[in-house]
Amino acid sequence: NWDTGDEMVEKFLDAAARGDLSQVSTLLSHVPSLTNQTGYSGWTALMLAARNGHYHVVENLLSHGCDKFIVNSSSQTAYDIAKFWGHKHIADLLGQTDDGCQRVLLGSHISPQENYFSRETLDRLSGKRTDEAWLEAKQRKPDTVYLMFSNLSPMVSTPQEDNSLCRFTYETVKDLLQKPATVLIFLGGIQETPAWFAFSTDEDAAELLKLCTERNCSFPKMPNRDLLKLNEEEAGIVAQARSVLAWHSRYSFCPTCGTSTKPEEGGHKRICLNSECRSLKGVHNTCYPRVDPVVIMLVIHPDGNQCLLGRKKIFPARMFSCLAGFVEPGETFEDAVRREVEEESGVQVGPVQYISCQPWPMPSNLMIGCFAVAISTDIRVDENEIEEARWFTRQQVIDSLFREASPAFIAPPRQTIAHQLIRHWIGMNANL
Ligand SMILES: NC(=O)C1=CN([C@@H]2O[C@H](COP(=O)(O)OP(=O)(O)OC[C@H]3O[C@@H](n4cnc5c(N)ncnc54)[C@H](OP(=O)(O)O)[C@@H]3O)[C@@H](O)[C@H]2O)C=CC1
Ligand SMILES: [Mg+2]
Ligand SMILES: [Mg+2]
Ligand SMILES: [Mg+2]
Ligand SMILES: [Zn+2]
Repeated sequence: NWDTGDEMVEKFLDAAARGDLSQVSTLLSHVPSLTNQTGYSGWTALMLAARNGHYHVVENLLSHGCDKFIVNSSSQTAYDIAKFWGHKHIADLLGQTDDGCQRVLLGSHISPQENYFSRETLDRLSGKRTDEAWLEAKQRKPDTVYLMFSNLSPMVSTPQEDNSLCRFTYETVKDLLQKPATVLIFLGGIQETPAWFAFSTDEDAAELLKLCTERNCSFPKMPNRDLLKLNEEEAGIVAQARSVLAWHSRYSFCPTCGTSTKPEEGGHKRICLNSECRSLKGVHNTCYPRVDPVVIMLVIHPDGNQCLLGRKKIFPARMFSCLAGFVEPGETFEDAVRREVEEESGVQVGPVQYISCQPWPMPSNLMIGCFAVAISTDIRVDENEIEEARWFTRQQVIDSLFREASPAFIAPPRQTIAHQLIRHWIGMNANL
């Protein structure tokens, strides 16, 4: 009977809005299907209780398993509402879960250093790079750690699902260090001891693997996938080591005069062997490891409730991600965001806001993460770079991040800043 049903829902929502805990729980125990019923403008009991600051009602509703990701007709979740009305204890409660949602819902608290690859695990001790005697003495110390790279991949052991870096001692690797093709770089240390080095070698990989005592060792073949399986500390070390070693592998000759170059300063510089070379006078950026700035942006629809995501042909099926592009000379981050978005999607962008950045050692990008607000919405993709671009609603994005059942698209993995930007946006109450 519809009338009774409607009346019951109204009574239930009213009790939640007034904070009448005993009526809410009585109604729920008789009619559990009331839990996620909505009333005016798509408000659930949870939203009404959150709006009016009724902590115990919120707690009770959550314990009955009500869905906190439902959005009302203005695309607000109960969390958005609690936060907007200043009920911080309720927002905290709604953000609390053991399923990893907390960081998402409290998205505005995600700090830049939370991006994968961005942890500064070691003190770089850059002042020691020019102290050759100190470096040499450190190299021979028994507690010094060596990481081995072949073809720009570090040797890792894979005890379970995750990868962990294989660590070598001087005794084990000293012969390899003598080979002419080996490049050694000083990474830094933890409170000066032990010191950490990384080196690349072109010796036979199968032979190298025999040097390790760990089980299931390998040099991963797909850095884009396999390097994402390290813990945060080791990922931070690899971000530095891989970029610098990749630079050495590509810059054997002086870009100014073509003469051979050699590593200096613990591998953080290369100098030209031609004493007449211009690169030896003044500041020359051919001498130092390169970092390529790339802007990556979540473009938000002018209505505040949709975001623009694109897919490249090489992406796994149904995956969509943030647009990105290299910063060009003489360009600000903001201009690069506007140019790349327009080039790739035809959408025009107004305000741009920096959010956080991520070193991306494939081989040496620095991803500059931004939000950007669109001022036009028609999409016209550049088919060379992007296969498809689309506006996705907040609800579609929430479904993709948190719900298993057939979402509209698949989000990039959590280790990417693209994923973090998308989560960060979901955690904001942009339309309030
Ligand atoms: N961590 C993350 O979340 C993400 C990281 N990324 C990384 O960002 C990088 C850039 O994104 P992408 O969209 O491809 O960039 P762009 O949109 O700028 O397009 C890439 C094209 O730019 C050219 N290019 C290569 N290097 C440079 C450079 N140093 N300066 C200017 N142009 C260059 C290349 O052309 P040509 O073919 O002629 O060499 C390449 O095909 C990718 O390499 C990817 O690894 C991207 C998305 C997500
Ligand atoms: Mg581009
Ligand atoms: Mg691009
Ligand atoms: Mg470009
Ligand atoms: Zn030179």
